[in-house]
Parts: sequence; C-alpha cells; structure tokens
Amino acid sequence: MSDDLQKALAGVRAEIDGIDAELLNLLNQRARCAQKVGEIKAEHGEAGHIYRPEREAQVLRRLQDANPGPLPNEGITFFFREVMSACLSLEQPLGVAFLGPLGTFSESAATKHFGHAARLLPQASIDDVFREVESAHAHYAVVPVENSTEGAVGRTMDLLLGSSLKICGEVVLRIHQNLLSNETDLSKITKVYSHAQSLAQCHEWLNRVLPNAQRISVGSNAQAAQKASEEAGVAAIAGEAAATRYSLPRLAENIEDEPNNTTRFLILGKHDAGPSGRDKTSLIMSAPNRTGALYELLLPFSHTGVSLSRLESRPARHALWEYVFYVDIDGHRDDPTVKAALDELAGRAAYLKILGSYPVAVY
Ligand SMILES: C=C(O[C@@H]1C=C(C(=O)O)C=C[C@H]1O)C(=O)O
Repeated sequence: MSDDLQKALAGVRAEIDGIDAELLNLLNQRARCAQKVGEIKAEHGEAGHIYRPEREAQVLRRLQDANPGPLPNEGITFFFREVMSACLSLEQPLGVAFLGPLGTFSESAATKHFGHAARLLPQASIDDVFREVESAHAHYAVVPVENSTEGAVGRTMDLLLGSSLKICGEVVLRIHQNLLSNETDLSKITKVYSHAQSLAQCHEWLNRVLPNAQRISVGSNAQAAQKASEEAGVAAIAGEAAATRYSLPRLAENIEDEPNNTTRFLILGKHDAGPSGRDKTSLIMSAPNRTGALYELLLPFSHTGVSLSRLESRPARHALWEYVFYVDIDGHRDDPTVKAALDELAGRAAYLKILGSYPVAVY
C-alpha cells in the first residue's frame, strides 16, 4: 500500500472509530431509557406488557421517514429492530414459539420480527406453537397464515377459530426456495423432500428439471434439509436458514415458480396491539345460511367506508356446506369508523370473533 493511501485511509478510519464510540454511548444510553420504561411499566402494574408492537412500528416508520440515506430503509429497519430487541431483552427476554426445527422460514420470520435477542422455541407442529403461548410457556407465537402462491395456511386458520390468542402483529417474508443437496449433479437426485407448501411453490420447476424424482412431503423444510444432509441421492427444497444450519450446498437457487413468492406470518399473544396509526383488524364471521346473507354481512363495511383487504372462506366444521369468513379490514378496532362497522356487524352476524388489531407490517 502506498503512503498516500495509508494516510487517506487512516484519516477516515479514525473518523469511523470516533463515530463508533459515539454510537456505543448512544446505544447504551438508549438501553438505559428502555430499562427506565420497563421500571415505569412495572410500577404501574404493567410488568407483563413490556413488548409494545404498536410503539415499535411507530419507531421504525418514523426512522424510515427521517432516513436521509445513503443507507436503504430496509437496512435501517433491520438495524433498529435488533437495537429494540437487545434493549427489550434487558427487561424481559421474549420466548417466541414457531414451527421448527431451526432452519424453517418461520424461524426467519421470528428473528426478522423479534430480532436475535429473542429466545427461539421451535415446535413440532402449528398446534404446538399455539399451545405454547396458551399455556404461557412462550410469550409470543409466529405462525404462517397465507402465501402469495399457495393461498391460506389451513391449519393456522382453523386454530385461530378456537384459540383464545390475539393477533398483535404481522411479518411479511420474501420466500426464496433452493434445491439443497450434497450431490453435485442433478441427475443423481432421485428423491426431493420438502414441506407440502414448498413442493407446491416449486411444482413447475420440478416438472421441468426433475420430472422423475419422487416428491416426498415432510413436516418442515428444515426436516427435509436434515434428511438431505444424511442420505445419498436426496435433495431438499428449503430456504437459506436451512442451507446454513445443515451446511448443505445449493444445487439450484430461487426455484420458486412465482418470482414474488411471499408469505405472511401472524404474531400471536395474550393481547392484541394498541393503535399505531396504520393498523389492520382481523375477524372471523359467519352468516345465517340463506340467500344474500354474505352480502348483508359486508354492508357494515360499505356503510362506514371501511376497506376490506382480505376475505377468505373456510368450511365451518360443525355443519356440512356451511362456512366461516375470515376478514381483514384497514384500521384499528378503536378507530371510530371501524368501531361503528364492528358494532353494526355484531347485530347481523350469526357468529363474530375479533382476532385482534395490530400494526401493518413494516418492511
Ligand atoms: C421501551 C419500550 O418498550 C419496548 C422497547 C422498545 C424500544 O426499544 O424502543 C419499544 C417498545 C417496546 O417493545 C417502550 O414501550 O417505549
């Protein structure tokens, strides 16, 4: 290295060291403020309510709006989520249940939302994820609810109907699928393991590239990766987290049929969230079984000008050919217009369950 280069670099590096020292002080100052917030909450009998999804969403949105660059908003959001995660864990390390084993997209969603200071509690099934929070073994659950290619995740929808848990947040994750294997040649692959949803998301790619390989669905992508790491002639379809966890090379990348393949996850807890300024409310309703009944259930939303962002039907299990409707609307249940819509709906629906109000995902 030339002397000039050394000198020029030394100047900027000294500047970076100075900024890092300032950042270190500021981060710890921030952590002490968060601790103070924790103490105040405890004094007011709110010790169990340390995590506030609406406040975190507001912090992230404010920082995105104020971000002058050159760092992209995505990077700022990632960094500050980790800062909040670390600050929060000084008060109360959050236990987060999700569909395991480690290496699933649910794990990626859980860390994306709660940061790396959260305690990860992988479960064997979506049912167990719900149970962990219901029985207070975990503070929060992260469950997949819909995929842009494959639609609703039926088990999550069905469990929401009977559960006492509330939705307090949502996470949106871009899903990139990879073919993972220790084999180096596609012609050696005779079996492909993955979760049924992931096999379906790569259906056309498999038809084209591996038409003769047997497709075997297993409980999770991570379980599939584990099998691929142990058996010859086997590949798994899974995400990056599983590739890293099982040290599996990528034989093919981004093999999902739909380039915008995205999954939405819900955060479930004992309470929903307060208003953040940009919120959603999810509910389940059912109509009496007669002509025009669904139309009548939608009237309260048009009367009040509340927008529906999602309407999904599922069989009501107790009766043949009867349905329950899952609805997402814009706004918080405390907003006057949403409140008016819900009051009117309560008078019309045969069954109504408010699953919770929560901040719209911050990306
Ligand atoms: C500090 C608070 O508690 C938690 C930590 C936050 C943070 O570090 O910014 C934000 C919201 C809460 O999850 C708070 O409520 O303000």
